[in-house]
Amino acid sequence: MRVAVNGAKGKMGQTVVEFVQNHSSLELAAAIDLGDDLAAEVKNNSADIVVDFTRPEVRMETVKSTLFSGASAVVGTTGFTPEDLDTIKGWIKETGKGCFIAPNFIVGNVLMQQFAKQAARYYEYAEIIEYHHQQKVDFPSGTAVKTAELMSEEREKFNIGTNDQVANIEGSRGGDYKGIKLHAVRMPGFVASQEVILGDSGQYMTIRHDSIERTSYMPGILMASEYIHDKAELVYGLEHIL
Ligand SMILES: NC(=O)C1=CN([C@@H]2O[C@H](COP(=O)(O)OP(=O)(O)OC[C@H]3O[C@@H](n4cnc5c(N)ncnc54)[C@H](O)[C@@H]3O)[C@@H](O)[C@H]2O)C=CC1
Ligand SMILES: O=C(O)C1=N[C@H](C(=O)O)C[C@H](O)C1
Repeated sequence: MRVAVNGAKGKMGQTVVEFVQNHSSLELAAAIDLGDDLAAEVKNNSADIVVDFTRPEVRMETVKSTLFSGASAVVGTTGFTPEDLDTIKGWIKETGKGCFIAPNFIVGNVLMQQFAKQAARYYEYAEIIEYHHQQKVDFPSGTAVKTAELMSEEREKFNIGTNDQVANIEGSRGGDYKGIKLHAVRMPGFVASQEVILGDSGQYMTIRHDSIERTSYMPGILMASEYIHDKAELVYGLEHIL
């Protein structure tokens, strides 16, 4: 499978390039970054797949350019909205090429998300704390948002009983998604970690996953690439192929 990497000079992109170069069933078709012509690189190098780890603000133009250039898209870049996904479904119908988007490509992290979803049925209180390196541009993480979305499928509203009345410092309770509080820690030393804390009368439970090297994402990226390369469909979340 011929793989073009978009965002190839980035933290994730460099890791993907090295992974592709060392994998027996993959060929590096192109290493693309800011200022390069994605469509031309895809066509001139006969890329089957574009693996994208760029920036949230260019996520849609990247997917469109990939699909209309004749390649399938495997996208790790965060920030996709439900409206984005509806638009992408239309592009897939037009091009016959597939798109696989995952807020997190680590199987262990996706299991954490699923565990939190299951637990959400039984706990009325929940907060998510995500921890990333200081260079991360977006907050909270796409993983935290996806986790909150999954948990909210099991319970309409969380933290109804909290008594937040006096804000000594505005914003101290973090972000809010249907009552779930979300907190983003940015600190050198972290790659990507997340805790989901669920509580109820007399107890709390913490579900945590830590990524300490970006190689942890590679098996999931390979799984997604092998799945989507010959399918004209949209997949949002690695859990759908586990
Ligand atoms: N889904 C997942 O499992 C993961 C997702 N991510 C997400 O991937 C994205 C990238 O993360 P990092 O690699 O840490 O960022 P980074 O900033 O290290 O790398 C981004 C790269 O994209 C390039 N770039 C920016 N605009 C571009 C454009 N228009 N065309 C081509 N290249 C462009 C930059 O020059 C840079 O080399 C972020 O949204 C992050 O949240 C990161 C890790 C895992
Ligand atoms: O920017 C990162 O590093 C990561 N971003 C993704 C996210 O926003 O969820 C995935 C992982 O947390 C690493």
